[in-house]
Amino acid sequence: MPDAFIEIDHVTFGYDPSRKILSDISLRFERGRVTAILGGSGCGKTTLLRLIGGLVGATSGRVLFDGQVVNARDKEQLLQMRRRMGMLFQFGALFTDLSVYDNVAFPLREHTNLSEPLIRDIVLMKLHAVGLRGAAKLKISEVSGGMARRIALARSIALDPALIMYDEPFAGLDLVSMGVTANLIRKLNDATGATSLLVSHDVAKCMEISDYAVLLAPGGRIVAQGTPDELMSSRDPEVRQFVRGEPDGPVKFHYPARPIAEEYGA
Ligand SMILES: Nc1ncnc2c1ncn2[C@@H]1O[C@H](COP(=O)(O)OP(=O)(O)OP(=O)(O)O)[C@@H](O)[C@H]1O
Repeated sequence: MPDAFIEIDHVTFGYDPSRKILSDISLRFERGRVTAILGGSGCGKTTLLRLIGGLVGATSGRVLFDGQVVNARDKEQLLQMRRRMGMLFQFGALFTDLSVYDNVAFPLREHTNLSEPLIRDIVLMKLHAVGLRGAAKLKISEVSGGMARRIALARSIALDPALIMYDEPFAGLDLVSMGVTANLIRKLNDATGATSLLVSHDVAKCMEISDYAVLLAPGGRIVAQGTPDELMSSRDPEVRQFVRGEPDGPVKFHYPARPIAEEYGA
């Protein structure tokens, strides 16, 4: 059995007890891999990342992080674990009144007792990794959307996380910035020996940089999982519809409705 860094073991979860978002799902995310979590809107991709980060707790089942059960109620344990996680969440805001440098230094100042000269070396190294060492002195209000994403990336790897979770890292980026960000995700994973989870609607970009992909459907049902090649060549109509972006297939374009003739009283 391959070495799972994250294990989702028969997890059920709903924000509201009457509506399950994830229902008895089991998944393993292997160490050192980039895994893409794909699926239509609202099928629970972000929720899965939130469960792994302990931001919400499973109703039943277990989430294991490096062999340890994530317990959303144990604040001390969560703090320890989160130091080993980098989370780049949707709309993960940078501090607009701080410089690029101070944004990346923030987690180091907050979570470590490192001296300022050491923090300086780390910040410059992280900014160098995302190609923005030269932008250290700029204010966030002076940088473009693509640069802001890379700064957030530098900040999320400041503490050398063992797990990096990305939620919609490509949203709102132009094609060039998207390519740069995608390459960085892959490069950072490999250079740091981290494990990466990537939630995105951009199937093509995800397939390019991931080692493995999981496709979810509403209710958190796992439709398919495998290497990008396996998913792209799948004959399952649901998988094909999703990875090829076909407008109609097992997932219908039309929300269920009465026949149109009936609607107009014909
Ligand atoms: N804090 C919350 N409280 C209540 N319901 C929520 C909360 N966050 C998300 N939901 C609901 O849970 C479901 C799954 O949301 P989630 O954000 O995990 O889906 P997703 O697959 O990441 O969607 P998207 O691709 O649109 O970001 C949605 O129906 C959403 O409305």
